[in-house]
Amino acid sequence: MSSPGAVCEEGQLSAAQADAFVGMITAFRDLQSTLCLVAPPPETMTELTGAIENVATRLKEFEVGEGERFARDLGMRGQGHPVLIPYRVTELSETSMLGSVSFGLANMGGDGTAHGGAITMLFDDVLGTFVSRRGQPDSRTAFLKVDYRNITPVNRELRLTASIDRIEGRKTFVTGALADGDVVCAEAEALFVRVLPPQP
Ligand SMILES: CCCCCCCC(=O)SCCNC(=O)CCNC(=O)[C@H](O)C(C)(C)COP(=O)(O)OP(=O)(O)OC[C@H]1O[C@@H](n2cnc3c(N)ncnc32)[C@H](O)[C@@H]1OP(=O)(O)O
Repeated sequence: MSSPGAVCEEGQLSAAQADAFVGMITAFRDLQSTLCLVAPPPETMTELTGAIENVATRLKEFEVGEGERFARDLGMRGQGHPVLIPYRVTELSETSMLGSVSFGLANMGGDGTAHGGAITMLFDDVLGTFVSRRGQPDSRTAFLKVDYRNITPVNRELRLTASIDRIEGRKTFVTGALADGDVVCAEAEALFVRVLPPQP
């Protein structure tokens, strides 16, 4: 599980806000993973559904506009968003990035391996964030191709790499890879295009 202290680099939130928010997201992720493991009786599920609904109702008191939402903060690297996969960046240059990631039980497809859609979502987020920082801000994914080379285990620290291969006008071409030791799990190739006003 991610350490709350590892986030908020380059983000807009204070350390206290980030720690508290990531703490809440971490508890939510634990709930998602636990849901994947259990087989409770109906009355228990009904009782717990009410408890979960109460949490959502309480949080709705704090709804804000898009630019003010903590889950959108760029410094959080997936850790501040309930659905994105949290990852850690360990080395960052102008054109390359090295990091690590561990898929949780909530990202599992079957047989202890990560869901292919979760892997694609990770690449979109990692490569998109990398492009926005080191390539061109305000870019969108035009295409994202993923090759699943080997199974991707869950609950295991994996190596994550990304590089900007070239920039042509508004276009940034990037590649990424996910590896378990020497075994390449998946590779990605993507194009991000910088949007022009008044494009949304
Ligand atoms: C910080 C946030 C981190 C999270 C990152 C998450 C990123 C995302 O998930 S974004 C959501 C998913 N993506 C989208 O919704 C994008 C939807 N598509 C669009 O908005 C537009 O099609 C967009 C912006 C990609 C391109 O449209 P537009 O601005 O009209 O560009 P357009 O003039 O057609 O093309 C520009 C260039 O890109 C090329 N291009 C565009 N799409 C493609 C494509 N799919 N394949 C290859 N080349 C393409 C064009 O050929 C053109 O090349 P050139 O300049 O050499 O002639």
